[in-house]
Amino acid sequence: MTALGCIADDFTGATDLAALLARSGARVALRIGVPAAPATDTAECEVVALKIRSAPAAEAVAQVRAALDWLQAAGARRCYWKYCSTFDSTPQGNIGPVAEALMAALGTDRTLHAPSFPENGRRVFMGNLFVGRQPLAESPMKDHPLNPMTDSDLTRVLAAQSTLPVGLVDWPTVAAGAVRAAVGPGHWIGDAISDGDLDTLAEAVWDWPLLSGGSAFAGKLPDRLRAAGLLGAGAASNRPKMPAGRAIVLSGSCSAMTRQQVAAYGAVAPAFRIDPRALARDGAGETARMRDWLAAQDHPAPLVYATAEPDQVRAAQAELGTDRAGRVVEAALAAAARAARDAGVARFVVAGGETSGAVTQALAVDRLDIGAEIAPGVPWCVARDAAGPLAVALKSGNFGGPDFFAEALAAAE
Ligand SMILES: Nc1ncnc2c1ncn2[C@@H]1O[C@H](COP(=O)(O)OP(=O)(O)OP(=O)(O)O)[C@@H](O)[C@H]1O
Ligand SMILES: O=C(O)[C@@H](O)C(=O)CO
Repeated sequence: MTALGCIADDFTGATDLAALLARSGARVALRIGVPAAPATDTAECEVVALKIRSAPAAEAVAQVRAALDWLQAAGARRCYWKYCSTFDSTPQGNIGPVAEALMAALGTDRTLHAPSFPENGRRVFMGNLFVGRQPLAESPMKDHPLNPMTDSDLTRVLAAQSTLPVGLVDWPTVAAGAVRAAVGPGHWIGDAISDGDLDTLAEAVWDWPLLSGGSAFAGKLPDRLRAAGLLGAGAASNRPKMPAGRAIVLSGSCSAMTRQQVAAYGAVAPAFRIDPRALARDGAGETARMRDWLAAQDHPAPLVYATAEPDQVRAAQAELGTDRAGRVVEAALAAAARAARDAGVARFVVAGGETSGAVTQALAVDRLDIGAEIAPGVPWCVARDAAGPLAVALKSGNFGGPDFFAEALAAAE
């Protein structure tokens, strides 16, 4: 019986969430998309990974409703709406509309949003999100290819896309432990600059039918659900066994951290750069060139990347349009993943949420079991296809340190 049903707006976000839930020893399963089959063999925490971060609100809401139906059929009475710890969204974005649709479906009039992930440098103070020391709108997120973040004040960002009022549980209120008395109907942004603040928020609202935000806040729920008798005893024994075999690193993230990671790994492993403009001119030819290159590599883990500097991304987008530039890159990286799997590759390290969505769909896996965490929020996950087990590590754009790719490969041994 599932105690906590979670819906994530992208695939790296879903594995991040699953990793933080699994830290508690809870049994966690991750579904890629809404399963077609009714819920059987379910875990106590189920995560449905969607690919809706950039989807129009109506489309996102429809997919989320389907996911909630599946989770409720699995027994879930509580829901967690997971989006990015950098609140990736636009004024037309779907974080607010999805939260409101979930509130209606769950019969509640309120939710608390806590995107903070202090372990990864994301903190909310007085409603403003900081990435490391920088306000969100001055951080590298201002150059995001799909949803550049231009306002650090989350109450404003959320209000622009919501119909219900948006309030703030400010840090003095959190520090005073006065959260429960401060909240009522509507959306609430919860300040949290430390893990302890997230604990305080969770202690006050863990029993609400709908909570929202990043993985770190969700990670505070299993122990409280367990104390209320809603989760079984925690056990570290559910880690899946890593499959042996060759690897590939696929990067479509253009985040500041991924750019460093690609540079570091490209210096020690063979690397193939894909270029959206060349792909748009001759997709079949470029993809064939990439496949030939891959087939010629005898390195245990080559790199294929589209990762580029902001000015190069802007130039490609100006020529092709943002959507098309993203789509041709995603299609090429998906083709690389498929070619690698067909050639027997068993381990896939993927950088970028949209990219991870494209790659996992190309690999046609529908369930991931959550293994060891490589870096905070990035676990190895084990799946199965007709050829046997395979492992994927889906890295959010800004997660991990500069040597993440080599560390992931080492952690797989
Ligand atoms: N050189 C490029 N020019 C234009 N678009 C690109 C280029 N390289 C990658 N892209 C596109 O940019 C988008 C990057 O989004 P993705 O979600 O994969 O990474 P991210 O936003 O850094 O990761 P996360 O969502 O986990 O933070 C993808 O759609 C990708 O196809
Ligand atoms: O919350 C985060 O930062 C990540 O899980 C994510 O969603 C990036 O795609």
